[in-house]
Amino acid sequence: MSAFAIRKLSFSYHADTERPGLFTDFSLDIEAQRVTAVLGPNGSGKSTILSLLLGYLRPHRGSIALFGQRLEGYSRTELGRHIGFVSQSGSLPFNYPVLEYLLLGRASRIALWETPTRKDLEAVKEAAGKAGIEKLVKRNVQELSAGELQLVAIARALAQEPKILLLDEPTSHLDPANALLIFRLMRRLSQEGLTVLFTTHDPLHARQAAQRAVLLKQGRLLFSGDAAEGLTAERLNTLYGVSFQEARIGGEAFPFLVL
Ligand SMILES: Nc1ncnc2c1ncn2[C@@H]1O[C@H](COP(=O)(O)OP(=O)(O)OP(=O)(O)O)[C@@H](O)[C@H]1O
Repeated sequence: MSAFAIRKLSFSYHADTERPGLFTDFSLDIEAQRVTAVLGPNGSGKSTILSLLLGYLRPHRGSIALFGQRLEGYSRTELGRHIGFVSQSGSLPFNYPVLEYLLLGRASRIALWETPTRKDLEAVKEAAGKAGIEKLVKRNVQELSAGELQLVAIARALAQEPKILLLDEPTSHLDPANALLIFRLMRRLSQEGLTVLFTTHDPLHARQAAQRAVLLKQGRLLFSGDAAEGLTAERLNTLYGVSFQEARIGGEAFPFLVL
């Protein structure tokens, strides 16, 4: 079953000019309850796809369905309950305490002027535990390192209790141990029924963490399917125009960049 079904989508940031659009007649299915990695060179359209799936950007032609219903049919609050989003990390404008920042993840479940309930606080605590940031909850967000902030942002999205988790380069600032924690978490969440979609520049991370892979080149789909099938040295050579080789570990092939 598809969590997202993109059909014949066209999108351009420059619709009012003659410049060719980023996506033309683009179709893609994101399988539910799986971890999918989206890869492609800089500027190939990965973040734009996430913005389209979140409803932040609208297709100029074609459609996007979420669990079989067109995205426009969902209210902002409904989308907030369905989809958790972790953007590429950046600095935050306010110096929230981490606990309050995590509670922002509950925004679509707390009515205006209501205070968080015990259930909200429990969801935040559980999310902090999953992302391994319990020791950070008393700190302020502007005091955190880039990697700590990335883990906190993941916890905030989990506190939302979404059905789908979209993550834009979620491990770009993480050390190997924390990256592994997030990969394992993504796998476990998919086993628990969540659909996880993340972008990455690291084919090895994609191969290790994801069951499915989507390869994008200049807004075109080079591959969509099983990660082990898609992330071959040959395809990655075509995708990035540099040389990859495969190393066999435990009977499986993993792609490595050749210097
Ligand atoms: N707000 C915008 N206005 C105009 N053009 C944009 C805008 N955002 C992105 N683009 C362009 O759209 C294309 C796709 O950008 P996008 O950010 O989706 O790529 P990406 O694959 O996520 O790149 P990266 O790996 O560098 O993060 C790029 O050519 C980019 O310059």
